[in-house]
Amino acid sequence: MSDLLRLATAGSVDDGKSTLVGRLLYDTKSVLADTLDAVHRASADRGLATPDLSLLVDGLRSEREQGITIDVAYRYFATPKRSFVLADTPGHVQYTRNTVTGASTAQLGVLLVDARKGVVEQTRRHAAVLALLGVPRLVLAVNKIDLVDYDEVTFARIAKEFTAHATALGFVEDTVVEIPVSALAGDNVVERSTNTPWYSGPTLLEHLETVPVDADPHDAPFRFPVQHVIRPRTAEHPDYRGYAGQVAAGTVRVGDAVAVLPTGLSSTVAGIDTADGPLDEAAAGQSVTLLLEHDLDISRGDLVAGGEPPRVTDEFEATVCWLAEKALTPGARVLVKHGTRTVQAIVTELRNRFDEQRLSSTDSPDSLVLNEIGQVVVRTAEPVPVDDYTHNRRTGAFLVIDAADGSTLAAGLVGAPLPVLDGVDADAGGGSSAQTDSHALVSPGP
Ligand SMILES: Nc1nc2c(ncn2[C@@H]2O[C@H](COP(=O)(O)OP(=O)(O)OP(=O)(O)O)[C@@H](O)[C@H]2O)c(=O)[nH]1
Repeated sequence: MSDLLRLATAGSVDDGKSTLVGRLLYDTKSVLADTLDAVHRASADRGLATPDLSLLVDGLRSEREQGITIDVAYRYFATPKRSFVLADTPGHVQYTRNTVTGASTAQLGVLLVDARKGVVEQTRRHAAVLALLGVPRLVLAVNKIDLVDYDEVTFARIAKEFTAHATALGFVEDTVVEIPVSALAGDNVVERSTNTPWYSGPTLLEHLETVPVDADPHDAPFRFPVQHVIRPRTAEHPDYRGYAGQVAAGTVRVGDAVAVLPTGLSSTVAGIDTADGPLDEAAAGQSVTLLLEHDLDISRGDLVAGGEPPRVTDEFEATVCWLAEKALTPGARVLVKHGTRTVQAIVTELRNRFDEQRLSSTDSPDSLVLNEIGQVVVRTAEPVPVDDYTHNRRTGAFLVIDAADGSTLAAGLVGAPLPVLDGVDADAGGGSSAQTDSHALVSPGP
């Protein structure tokens, strides 16, 4: 069993996400004593009888929100069974953008609903975005169960409705779990609750500790976007030339054959340097400097790749999640940021627009507006090495940037990982064709 799980949370404003994350940190004793003292003091100052655990999360968040474009905080906590990296995304208006950013590497998504409201529009949208991003597993935390008097019938109704929606999106049955919780009171978050005797499933933490973890990015082919070329030209090292960057996917060892893209030149890894000394091997997430045997013409933005190489192309299909106030129309001139390379591009075609409420799509729409998801064709001014998102969630993703002001317009996924869902009735839980078509979306990939 893997000892690390990457998870992302999503919920509408006030569903209790901060309280739930705070409760997880608190009950797993992942909070420093001085932070906890501050929370106790602030809660007492506000006249609260119990500590407001959302302060553990929101207290930090307000500082981060100022002037930061894409706002995702990664929190780390651990139990004796497993470590967790939680992408914590605020639930305000820009929810889709934050969800996309936070969830693109997650192995499990925790969606929250308020038990009084049940499955709402944003729940459906979040589930669709998580499916699109290839997040293989979902938990629906039916929160504030205390406010519906721990009612079994209410929980069962919400769970049934959510399962139907998730199934229509292509999630297979045992990858979706619903849990009745009260983040405020602590019911079924870490400790099993005596208030829900009718619930026999795991608590949220028990589930997180035992759920199978699907393919790790370390298993994918090696991908290394070059951030800087290091050429000190000192008397001591007159010939040193290293390529600095972060391993985006896979693993590299000294002696491995690699290709440099888009040029297609090939070489062999002669060394892996770090600030702490040389390594024999480096894996996804590590920042290193690669040394190659041949003196090649490599610059920032190039990709060093091992294994099955990515395709080098100046035109590709993609699914985009549009994140800007101004609409996307065919012919839009934009910048595409992929790895460490930014290129000029045109969105030549809008193929369709996905309606995640009705699980249907519209062909050849005139535009995509804020938070809409659709398939497009992108033509770049120069060839770029791209992986399909379904094969590599890291190197298959890109950002669309406004050429005029540098703001983020969209998150893009190379390939067309959007299910063909036309004709599926969301309430009916989806037809078999939709399940087959979209199944690839939620498979763990290579
Ligand atoms: N009764 C009850 N109240 C809860 C529960 N969970 C959260 N709340 C309350 O609901 C309100 C919203 O909780 P937050 O944790 O701030 O909600 P949020 O979803 O994180 O909101 P944002 O961070 O603003 O997106 C607060 O007043 C919480 O105390 C619960 O399980 N039961």
